[in-house]
Amino acid sequence: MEAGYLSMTILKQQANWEQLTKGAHQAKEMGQPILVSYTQRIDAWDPLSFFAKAGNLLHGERSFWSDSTREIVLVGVGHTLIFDERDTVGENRFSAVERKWKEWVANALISENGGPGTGPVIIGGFSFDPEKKKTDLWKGYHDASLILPRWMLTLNEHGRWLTTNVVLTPEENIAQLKEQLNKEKSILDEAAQTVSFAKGTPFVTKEVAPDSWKQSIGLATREIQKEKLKKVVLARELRLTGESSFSPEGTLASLHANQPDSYIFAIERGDGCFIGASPERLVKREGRRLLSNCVAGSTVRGADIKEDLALGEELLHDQKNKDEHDFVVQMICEAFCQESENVEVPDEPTLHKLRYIQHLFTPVTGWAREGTSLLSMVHRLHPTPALGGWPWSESLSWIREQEILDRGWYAAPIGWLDARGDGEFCVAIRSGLLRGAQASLFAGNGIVEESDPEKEYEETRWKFRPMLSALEH
Ligand SMILES: C=C(O[C@H]1C=CC=C(C(=O)O)[C@@H]1O)C(=O)O
Ligand SMILES: [Mg+2]
Repeated sequence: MEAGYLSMTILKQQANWEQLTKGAHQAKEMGQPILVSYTQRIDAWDPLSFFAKAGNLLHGERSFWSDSTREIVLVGVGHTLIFDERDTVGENRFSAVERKWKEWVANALISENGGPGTGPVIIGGFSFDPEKKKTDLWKGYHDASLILPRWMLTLNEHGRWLTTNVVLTPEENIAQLKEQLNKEKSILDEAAQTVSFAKGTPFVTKEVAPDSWKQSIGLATREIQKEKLKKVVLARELRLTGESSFSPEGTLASLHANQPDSYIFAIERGDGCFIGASPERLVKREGRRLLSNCVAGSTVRGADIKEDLALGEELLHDQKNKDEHDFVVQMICEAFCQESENVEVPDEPTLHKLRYIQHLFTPVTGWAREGTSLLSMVHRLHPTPALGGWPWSESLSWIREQEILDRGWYAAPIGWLDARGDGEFCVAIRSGLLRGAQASLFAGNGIVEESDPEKEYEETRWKFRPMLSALEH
């Protein structure tokens, strides 16, 4: 366990108000603000309805995150603290967020909680490449932006939980705060009722520069032949215009229902909502245990079982896809060997089948060394060659110069971190940014020497399907 994560005070479950009073005393004694976090069991709250209705309380600050097995679902509303890359001097954005988080956690009062994903949890993500020139498309989405929500609903193996996070200052008026919290809680109680989601708005789709994207594939393969690069991931964008505003709530509900083996996320910043269904874990930490998945190399799903099996078999033996996959396995294994012990990785990939696409899949696990944290692993791994390329910095520079789109948070780490240092990040692919009646969807492919522009173009079409069909819901 990381030093700093342990020093917080864990209180036995007790009346919330007592905890606030204790926190106020502590803030006064220490002469500094104190984070107080308490978790209570909540019955029958539906996370999608909660996300939808909580918009009435605090619009623009909602987060939804579910792992691919639905073991942990988190819905954050409002903000108590914001962690971003500002004030970072001489450190990277991942360690800056971690340092600031540990500082708050060190003096926090935290009620004994309901297991994974409860208690104070920061949730959010990072941009793909802080060095890429920014455009207005991603306004509100910083290079690092994780939020400690005011209210967070957690679903885990032990049940459903509501965590309340507040920061108490030495001057805090506790009576007023209690009143305010009670008011908010009663609005959220209403949010617990199940809602049904309206049909999506009709929309027109514009492909952004598909021909120059295909040309860039040719350019990339020539760079690879010249051995300047070995692999590079090139992405393209679809711009959608709706007849009326797109619905983040309905889109999220549709992704959740129709993409069962994917991470489901929605991160709101002001009037924007970045949303998606990603099949790819970047890294998870449970105590000292670290887990990552290599997901790269793709084919379409078959029309029937026979065709599907044949396509899967072909993928498992296809050299071009195996090459795409191997760069990812090598890089992740190397990072794990440096940062952890007892690394385990199977010799051959298996198949990860999603609704519209199947991938080559290799899990990697290890036991974190002293000093290796979840965010230090995110820093170490991002971007893997499933999103960036190989060699690491050459492929990133190439993307920065050649790709015409602003990736923003697409293909970047999105996830959560708790007060113990546990948490999980996936990579934000199969995703789109919704803003009113405008949406941008993103899909990219690993380009290797044998890549063919038309086939790669076809592959991006499979990758757009989850978001396109969710928007049609
Ligand atoms: C970059 C994306 O997918 C990556 C993940 C799995 C398979 C991939 C591929 O086969 O090209 C990509 O590396 C995307 O969906 O936008
Ligand atoms: Mg591919």
